[in-house]
Amino acid sequence: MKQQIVNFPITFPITLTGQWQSPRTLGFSSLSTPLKDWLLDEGSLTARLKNHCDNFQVKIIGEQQQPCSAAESCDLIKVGEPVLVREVILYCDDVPQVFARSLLPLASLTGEEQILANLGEQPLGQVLFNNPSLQRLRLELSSFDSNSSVVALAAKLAAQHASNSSLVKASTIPKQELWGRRSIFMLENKPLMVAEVFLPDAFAYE
Ligand SMILES: C=C(O[C@@H]1C=C(C(=O)O)C=C[C@H]1O)C(=O)O
Repeated sequence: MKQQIVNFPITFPITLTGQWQSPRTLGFSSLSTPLKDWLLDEGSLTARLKNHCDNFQVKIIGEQQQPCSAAESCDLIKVGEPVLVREVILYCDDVPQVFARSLLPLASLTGEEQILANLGEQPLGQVLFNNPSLQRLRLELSSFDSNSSVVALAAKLAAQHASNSSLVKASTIPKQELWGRRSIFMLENKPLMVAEVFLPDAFAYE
Protein backbone atom coordinates (compact mmCIF):
# COMPACT_ATOMS: atom_id res chain seq x y z
CA MET A 1 0.00 0.00 0.00
CA LYS A 2 1.54 3.32 -1.04
CA GLN A 3 2.07 5.79 1.76
CA GLN A 4 2.26 9.52 1.24
CA ILE A 5 5.52 11.27 1.93
CA VAL A 6 4.95 12.51 5.44
CA ASN A 7 3.95 16.13 5.67
CA PHE A 8 6.37 17.38 8.21
CA PRO A 9 6.46 18.73 10.97
CA ILE A 10 7.45 15.60 12.70
CA THR A 11 9.05 17.26 15.70
CA PHE A 12 12.83 17.10 15.98
CA PRO A 13 14.46 15.49 17.89
CA ILE A 14 12.81 12.07 17.90
CA THR A 15 15.85 10.77 19.85
CA LEU A 16 16.62 7.05 20.14
CA THR A 17 17.21 5.15 23.36
CA GLY A 18 18.21 1.60 22.61
CA GLN A 19 19.53 -1.37 24.59
CA TRP A 20 22.42 -1.74 22.15
CA GLN A 21 24.09 -5.14 22.17
CA SER A 22 26.52 -7.14 20.07
CA PRO A 23 24.84 -9.29 17.37
CA ARG A 24 26.58 -12.26 18.98
CA THR A 25 24.19 -11.92 21.95
CA LEU A 26 21.93 -14.96 22.05
CA GLY A 27 18.66 -13.01 21.79
CA PHE A 28 19.27 -12.24 18.13
CA SER A 29 19.57 -15.83 16.92
CA SER A 30 15.76 -16.12 16.87
CA LEU A 31 15.31 -13.22 14.44
CA SER A 32 14.15 -14.09 10.92
CA THR A 33 16.90 -14.60 8.37
CA PRO A 34 15.77 -11.67 6.16
CA LEU A 35 15.70 -9.30 9.15
CA LYS A 36 19.14 -10.44 10.32
CA ASP A 37 20.41 -10.02 6.77
CA TRP A 38 19.28 -6.37 6.69
CA LEU A 39 20.49 -5.64 10.23
CA LEU A 40 23.96 -7.08 9.65
CA ASP A 41 24.52 -5.86 6.10
CA GLU A 42 27.97 -4.25 6.05
CA GLY A 43 27.21 -2.28 2.91
CA SER A 44 25.35 1.00 2.40
CA LEU A 45 21.70 0.89 3.44
CA THR A 46 21.04 3.70 0.96
CA ALA A 47 22.46 1.65 -1.93
CA ARG A 48 20.49 -1.45 -0.91
CA LEU A 49 17.21 0.46 -0.59
CA LYS A 50 17.78 2.17 -3.94
CA ASN A 51 18.06 -1.29 -5.52
CA HIS A 52 14.62 -2.13 -4.13
CA CYS A 53 12.66 0.81 -5.47
CA ASP A 54 12.20 3.34 -8.25
CA ASN A 55 12.05 6.44 -6.09
CA PHE A 56 14.36 6.73 -3.07
CA GLN A 57 14.05 9.83 -0.90
CA VAL A 58 15.64 11.23 2.25
CA LYS A 59 13.29 13.44 4.28
CA ILE A 60 15.04 15.47 6.96
CA ILE A 61 13.34 15.62 10.35
CA GLY A 62 16.02 17.96 11.66
CA GLU A 63 19.69 18.73 12.12
CA GLN A 64 21.11 20.52 15.14
CA GLN A 65 24.42 20.95 16.94
CA GLN A 66 24.20 19.54 20.46
CA PRO A 67 26.55 18.26 23.15
CA CYS A 68 26.74 14.45 22.98
CA SER A 69 24.51 12.96 25.68
CA ALA A 70 25.80 10.45 28.21
CA ALA A 71 23.32 7.88 26.78
CA GLU A 72 24.85 8.10 23.29
CA SER A 73 28.49 8.69 24.19
CA CYS A 74 31.12 6.01 23.65
CA ASP A 75 34.88 5.59 23.74
CA LEU A 76 35.23 7.58 20.51
CA ILE A 77 32.53 10.24 20.99
CA LYS A 78 32.71 11.70 24.48
CA VAL A 79 29.97 13.07 26.75
CA GLY A 80 29.47 16.78 26.07
CA GLU A 81 31.47 16.72 22.83
CA PRO A 82 29.79 18.99 20.23
CA VAL A 83 28.08 16.83 17.59
CA LEU A 84 25.83 17.58 14.65
CA VAL A 85 22.69 15.47 15.24
CA ARG A 86 20.91 14.51 12.00
CA GLU A 87 17.55 12.72 11.96
CA VAL A 88 15.99 11.55 8.71
CA ILE A 89 13.46 9.15 7.29
CA LEU A 90 14.43 7.10 4.25
CA TYR A 91 11.60 6.41 1.80
CA CYS A 92 11.26 3.89 -1.00
CA ASP A 93 8.42 4.69 -3.43
CA ASP A 94 6.75 6.80 -0.72
CA VAL A 95 6.93 4.02 1.89
CA PRO A 96 8.91 4.97 5.04
CA GLN A 97 11.65 2.36 5.44
CA VAL A 98 14.15 3.65 8.01
CA PHE A 99 14.41 6.23 10.77
CA ALA A 100 18.06 7.24 11.09
CA ARG A 101 19.75 9.32 13.79
CA SER A 102 23.39 10.19 13.20
CA LEU A 103 25.88 11.89 15.49
CA LEU A 104 28.60 13.69 13.52
CA PRO A 105 31.25 15.10 15.88
CA LEU A 106 32.21 18.62 14.82
CA ALA A 107 35.83 17.52 15.27
CA SER A 108 35.20 14.98 12.48
CA LEU A 109 33.71 17.55 10.09
CA THR A 110 37.05 18.94 8.95
CA GLY A 111 38.75 18.98 5.56
CA GLU A 112 36.74 17.12 2.92
CA GLU A 113 34.36 15.89 5.66
CA GLN A 114 32.94 19.41 6.07
CA ILE A 115 30.49 18.35 3.34
CA LEU A 116 28.74 16.20 5.98
CA ALA A 117 27.55 19.39 7.66
CA ASN A 118 25.69 20.42 4.49
CA LEU A 119 24.18 17.20 3.19
CA GLY A 120 20.61 18.41 2.83
CA GLU A 121 18.58 15.58 1.28
CA GLN A 122 21.69 13.84 -0.09
CA PRO A 123 22.01 10.51 1.72
CA LEU A 124 24.82 10.36 4.28
CA GLY A 125 25.72 6.93 2.97
CA GLN A 126 26.39 8.33 -0.51
CA VAL A 127 29.31 10.31 0.97
CA LEU A 128 30.50 7.70 3.45
CA PHE A 129 30.63 4.74 1.07
CA ASN A 130 32.36 6.73 -1.66
CA ASN A 131 35.38 7.17 0.61
CA PRO A 132 37.79 4.20 0.51
CA SER A 133 39.02 5.06 4.01
CA LEU A 134 35.61 4.19 5.50
CA GLN A 135 35.63 1.53 8.21
CA ARG A 136 32.63 0.27 10.15
CA LEU A 137 34.31 -0.26 13.52
CA ARG A 138 31.39 -1.84 15.37
CA LEU A 139 27.76 -2.72 14.88
CA GLU A 140 25.22 -3.21 17.67
CA LEU A 141 21.55 -4.17 17.55
CA SER A 142 18.50 -3.19 19.59
CA SER A 143 14.76 -3.74 19.59
CA PHE A 144 12.28 -0.92 20.21
CA ASP A 145 8.91 -1.54 21.89
CA SER A 146 5.67 0.40 21.99
CA ASN A 147 7.09 2.79 24.66
CA SER A 148 9.89 3.93 22.35
CA SER A 149 10.09 7.24 20.50
CA VAL A 150 10.62 5.47 17.18
CA VAL A 151 7.42 3.40 17.54
CA ALA A 152 5.59 6.64 18.36
CA LEU A 153 7.10 8.11 15.18
CA ALA A 154 5.87 5.09 13.20
CA ALA A 155 2.36 5.61 14.60
CA LYS A 156 2.50 9.29 13.57
CA LEU A 157 3.56 8.30 10.06
CA ALA A 158 0.65 5.84 9.89
CA ALA A 159 -1.77 8.51 11.14
CA GLN A 160 -0.36 10.97 8.60
CA HIS A 161 -0.95 8.39 5.88
CA ALA A 162 -4.50 7.78 7.05
CA SER A 163 -5.25 11.52 7.03
CA ASN A 164 -3.68 11.91 3.57
CA SER A 165 -5.43 9.06 1.87
CA SER A 166 -8.98 8.05 1.12
CA LEU A 167 -8.40 4.86 3.08
CA VAL A 168 -9.72 5.09 6.58
CA LYS A 169 -6.88 3.48 8.50
CA ALA A 170 -6.78 3.55 12.28
CA SER A 171 -3.53 5.13 13.41
CA THR A 172 -2.58 2.24 15.60
CA ILE A 173 0.74 1.74 17.35
CA PRO A 174 2.66 -0.76 15.21
CA LYS A 175 2.01 -4.26 16.53
CA GLN A 176 5.50 -5.68 16.16
CA GLU A 177 8.59 -4.45 17.94
CA LEU A 178 10.97 -2.60 15.65
CA TRP A 179 14.64 -3.48 15.17
CA GLY A 180 17.61 -1.25 14.51
CA ARG A 181 21.36 -1.16 14.29
CA ARG A 182 23.95 1.35 15.50
CA SER A 183 27.33 1.64 13.82
CA ILE A 184 30.51 3.50 14.67
CA PHE A 185 32.26 4.48 11.46
CA MET A 186 35.77 5.82 11.00
CA LEU A 187 36.04 8.17 8.02
CA GLU A 188 39.57 9.43 7.34
CA ASN A 189 40.26 8.15 10.87
CA LYS A 190 37.52 10.38 12.34
CA PRO A 191 34.52 8.83 14.18
CA LEU A 192 30.82 9.07 13.28
CA MET A 193 27.83 7.28 14.81
CA VAL A 194 24.84 6.18 12.73
CA ALA A 195 21.74 4.52 14.17
CA GLU A 196 19.08 3.13 11.82
CA VAL A 197 15.72 1.62 12.80
CA PHE A 198 13.60 -0.30 10.31
CA LEU A 199 10.06 1.12 10.30
CA PRO A 200 6.98 -1.20 10.24
CA ASP A 201 6.56 -1.34 6.44
CA ALA A 202 10.27 -1.89 5.75
CA PHE A 203 11.50 -4.58 3.37
CA ALA A 204 13.52 -5.89 6.34
CA TYR A 205 10.36 -7.39 7.91
CA GLU A 206 9.03 -9.02 4.72
C1 LIG B 1 25.01 5.31 6.48
C2 LIG B 1 24.16 5.35 5.47
O1 LIG B 1 23.43 6.50 5.21
C3 LIG B 1 22.02 6.41 5.31
C4 LIG B 1 21.51 7.79 5.16
C5 LIG B 1 21.42 8.61 6.27
C6 LIG B 1 21.20 10.10 6.14
O2 LIG B 1 21.06 10.60 4.99
O3 LIG B 1 21.18 10.77 7.19
C7 LIG B 1 21.53 8.07 7.56
C8 LIG B 1 21.70 6.71 7.74
C9 LIG B 1 21.72 5.76 6.64
O4 LIG B 1 20.58 4.97 6.59
C10 LIG B 1 23.98 4.21 4.54
O5 LIG B 1 23.45 4.43 3.43
O6 LIG B 1 24.38 3.08 4.92
